[in-house]
Amino acid sequence: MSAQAIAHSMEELSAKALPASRKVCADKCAAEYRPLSSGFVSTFVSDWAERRQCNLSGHNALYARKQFKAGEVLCEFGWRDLLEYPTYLTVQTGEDKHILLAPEWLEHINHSCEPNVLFNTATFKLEALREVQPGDELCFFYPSTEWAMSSPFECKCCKPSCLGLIAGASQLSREQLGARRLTDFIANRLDERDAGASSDSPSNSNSD
Ligand SMILES: C[S@@+](CC[C@H](N)C(=O)[O-])C[C@H]1O[C@@H](n2cnc3c(N)ncnc32)[C@H](O)[C@@H]1O
Repeated sequence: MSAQAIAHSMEELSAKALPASRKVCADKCAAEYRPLSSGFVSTFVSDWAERRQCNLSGHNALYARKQFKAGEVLCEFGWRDLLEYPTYLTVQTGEDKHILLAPEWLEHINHSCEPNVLFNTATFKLEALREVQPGDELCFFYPSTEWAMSSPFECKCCKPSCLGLIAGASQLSREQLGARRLTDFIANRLDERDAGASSDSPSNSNSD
């Protein structure tokens, strides 16, 4: 189906998808960047994804139009440009390697501390981390790909495990990262960091 824009009313919105708990969250903190209040314009960007743009803030988010099982691939991704430095739009694929995503609309995927997708930068596939239903917002955990973000922000995902300030994996402890899936690049960087930290610790230094 070709891309088409549909204006949704507030009534349609609340009747459609938001469970009561999410509605409270949306009312409390989403107006600034999430297109869940004041209505939104929806654009079908593919047969499985829809971009919603908030009428009030102009911020975008990407929503699923299809069901995906955990582990399923939503799409392959590539890059329009490769930068040596991060921007708020880039995804890190290696040391000094930051891509501007292709297709471009993938950059509307917001961060959540309880993500449902992962940009796997080893395979260049966008993977579902758990079951995704049509109408679910697609979110990834930004520190799963980003070591040191150019534009840290205070997270508004409103999830129970929300970490607050999101600045990249370099700013998070193992405990904070928990069991979240990370790219191979970030997992390796953490191993290097923690190996460096333990060899620096006084208990490991030979003072004899
Ligand atoms: C690549 S953009 C994501 C899409 C963006 N919302 C848009 O309008 O196109 C990344 C920016 O979105 C905002 N953002 C994404 N997830 C967020 C979250 N959970 N809490 C607060 N801001 C978020 C931050 O400003 C971040 O720098």
